[in-house]
Amino acid sequence: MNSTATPDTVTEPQLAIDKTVHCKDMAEVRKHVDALDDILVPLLVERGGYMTQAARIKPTQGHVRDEDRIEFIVARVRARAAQEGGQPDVIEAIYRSMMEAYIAYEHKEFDRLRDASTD
Ligand SMILES: C=C(O[C@@H]1C=C(C(=O)O)C=C[C@H]1O)C(=O)O
Repeated sequence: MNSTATPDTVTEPQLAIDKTVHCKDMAEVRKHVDALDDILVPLLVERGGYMTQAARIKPTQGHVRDEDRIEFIVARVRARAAQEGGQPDVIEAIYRSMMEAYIAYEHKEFDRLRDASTD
């Protein structure tokens, strides 16, 4: 520590561009984006599985959308994005849109699970 109580080594977050491999053309950029999507999609599918579980556990359709939980997630992922050297506003937009899609899916899953149980 120095006299102003600032840590001697302040670790700045790595910038998004510093996480990438330098590309010479768009084909290379797209190859890397496709490779990342191959990681992201299975994770999003797995996340969707928890929406099915939420649909099973929640007592009514009125419980599917939970505004407090949405705002908690947004605050959490914004902080995480900043920590990673990313853009909190971009991550927030992605998350809000993703959660809307999952809420619609959860509504459908809620009905599907209950319809099936009356067969
Ligand atoms: C899964 C839930 O249901 C909804 C879906 C959310 C999500 O995609 O993370 C968040 C809040 C809810 O409106 C939940 O309540 O946690």
